[in-house]
Amino acid sequence: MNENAPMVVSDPLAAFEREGMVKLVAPAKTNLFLNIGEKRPDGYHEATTVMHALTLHDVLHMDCIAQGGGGLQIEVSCHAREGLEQLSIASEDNIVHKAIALLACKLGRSENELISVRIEKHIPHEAGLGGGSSDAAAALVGAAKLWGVDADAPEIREAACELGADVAFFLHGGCACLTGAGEVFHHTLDPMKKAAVLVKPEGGVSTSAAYIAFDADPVALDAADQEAALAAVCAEDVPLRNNLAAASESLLPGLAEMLAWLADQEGVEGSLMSGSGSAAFAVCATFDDACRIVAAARNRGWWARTTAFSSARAAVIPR
Ligand SMILES: C[C@](O)(CO)[C@H](O)COP(=O)(O)OP(=O)(O)OC[C@H]1O[C@@H](n2ccc(N)nc2=O)[C@H](O)[C@@H]1O
Ligand SMILES: Nc1ncnc2c1ncn2[C@@H]1O[C@H](COP(=O)(O)OP(=O)(O)OP(=O)(O)O)[C@@H](O)[C@H]1O
Repeated sequence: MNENAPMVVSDPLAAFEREGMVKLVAPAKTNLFLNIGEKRPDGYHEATTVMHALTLHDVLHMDCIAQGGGGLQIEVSCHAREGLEQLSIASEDNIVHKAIALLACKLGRSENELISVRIEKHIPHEAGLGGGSSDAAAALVGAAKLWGVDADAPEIREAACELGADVAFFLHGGCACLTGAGEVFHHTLDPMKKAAVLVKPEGGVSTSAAYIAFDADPVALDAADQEAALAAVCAEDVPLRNNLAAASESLLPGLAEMLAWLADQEGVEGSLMSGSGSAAFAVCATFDDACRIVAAARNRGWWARTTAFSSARAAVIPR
């Protein structure tokens, strides 16, 4: 090797990282199976779901800087990548901000410090891909690391369950069947080793609006599908079903057309709306099929990209 050759920095941000900073991966998810049931007295609905992590992910950079006073301060900035629309929300409205504050409270932490977080967004929002929930799970893991708290501390899981129905899944990742409101682990499944496509029309669906539309016109799934999801050992055995799809279709004109188009593409082995939408995924026979479908979807003006099913979870990326 030539010792005089210029050093190649593969990650341009690495040059700006301080010693002690933490970098995290926050994967997207999709729901292979989603069966929404009765509305409970706490306002949440019973749900049985099989979630699968995807290789598509956000990246979080977290730092802890000692301060002279003022207790805990949190600063979150969000940077849209890959042509995504900028998420224009205040730092304190970001679920990452809420996650760090909640964990500090649960741990009884009162140091004077600034937790600074920079989120690189690759996961579209209001897409049913769990971007905010995954960022929140990664922020819990990252704050624990910065504070020297054990990654298995019960406060992390407690905080995840309080932040939202999907957050706990991202602490586990891979493929898992969940019950309760979607936060209670039922069992782990062997992940799927297949290429996939994600497609999203213009516009998103608010999760709470989808649940309200569902209550106005509920859809029931077959008991046999529910049993199959609860018994499935491999992700490939799970019946692709989502009884929230009709509700989301009623909220976003063009969504039903996009779902029908995706199901009809050559090389698609199965497809479904993801969570509460508005994105959908298709399991593809080959990566070439996935690339061709992405190109065709983009020609129609939709956001689209290839991805793969993954066994990842929200986690620190080793330096
Ligand atoms: C559609 C899914 O993404 C499927 O994984 C989840 O069910 C939604 O999970 P999430 O985005 O983490 O949702 P949360 O942030 O906890 O809740 C947003 C809103 O969705 C509704 N909600 C959510 C989950 C659930 N089991 N029942 C509900 O009724 C509630 O009105 C809640 O106020
Ligand atoms: N870090 C974050 N990333 C994305 N959205 C966030 C974040 N923090 C707060 N939000 C708010 O939450 C809303 C929905 O977030 P998110 O992208 O997780 O929803 P979703 O795609 O419907 O996912 P889910 O599958 O969990 O329902 C956004 O429109 C935004 O206002």
